[in-house]
Amino acid sequence: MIMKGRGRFITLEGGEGVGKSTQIRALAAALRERGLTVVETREPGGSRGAEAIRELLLHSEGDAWSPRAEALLFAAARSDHVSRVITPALEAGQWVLCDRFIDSTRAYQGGGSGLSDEDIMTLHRIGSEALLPDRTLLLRLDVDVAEARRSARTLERADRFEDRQAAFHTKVVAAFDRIAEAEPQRIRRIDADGQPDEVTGRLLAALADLL
Ligand SMILES: Nc1ncnc2c1ncn2[C@@H]1O[C@H](COP(=O)(O)OP(=O)(O)O)[C@@H](O)[C@H]1O
Ligand SMILES: Cc1cn([C@H]2C[C@H](O)[C@@H](COP(=O)(O)OP(=O)(O)O)O2)c(=O)[nH]c1=O
Repeated sequence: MIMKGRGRFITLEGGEGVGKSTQIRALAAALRERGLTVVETREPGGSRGAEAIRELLLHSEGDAWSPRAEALLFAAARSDHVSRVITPALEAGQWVLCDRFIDSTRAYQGGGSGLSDEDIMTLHRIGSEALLPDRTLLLRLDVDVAEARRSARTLERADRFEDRQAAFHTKVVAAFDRIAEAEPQRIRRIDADGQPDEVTGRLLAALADLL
């Protein structure tokens, strides 16, 4: 019997409104055209339990959670998502494309809210056996362009994170850059400006060695 290899785990990261959801869809379509089986998922959420935690995280009133409680909730949601969705798909030889993962916790709860990277990675080890993506694509976009894109989608509910001040988001973006600098093999920085299909082309180029 021919054994199917393990699938690839790819994450998209970046600040709000940089085009992650748009690009996940386009990238999944491009990979399916190459004959791959692709699972599209997102965090927080992606499994039933994790989606329930997502509601608590994103739509509770005001300062409902301290930064530490928040980090634990993200870790709990991720644990359920990894064990019920991500790992089984990878073991079945599928590609998993995930909109946000551990680097978002490192950037938002670490860079933004001040938790140490060591503590965040400890939670990740306990919750998800320290699973890391095979490749992380960090979408980078000028904050003003991202803001303009976001304000164009007026019908959506703003969540607790989008409501935070510009200073918080500046710290998040800086943290993403620091994380990417420290792990150049796993994390590739991608210019998210331009037409969606140009951006998709850049993402595919950054996966070429895995295809
Ligand atoms: N390359 C692009 N150029 C212009 N607008 C874009 C581009 N990619 C996405 N958008 C629009 O910007 C908004 C935010 O994109 P989205 O994919 O939801 O970002 P994210 O998931 O990172 O928050 C959406 O309204 C989307 O249609
Ligand atoms: C996964 C994750 C998300 N977040 C935040 C980032 C986003 O503001 C929010 C997720 O909301 P979402 O609606 O998915 O935002 P976006 O469209 O920008 O991806 O949760 C964290 O703070 N930590 C995390 O670990």
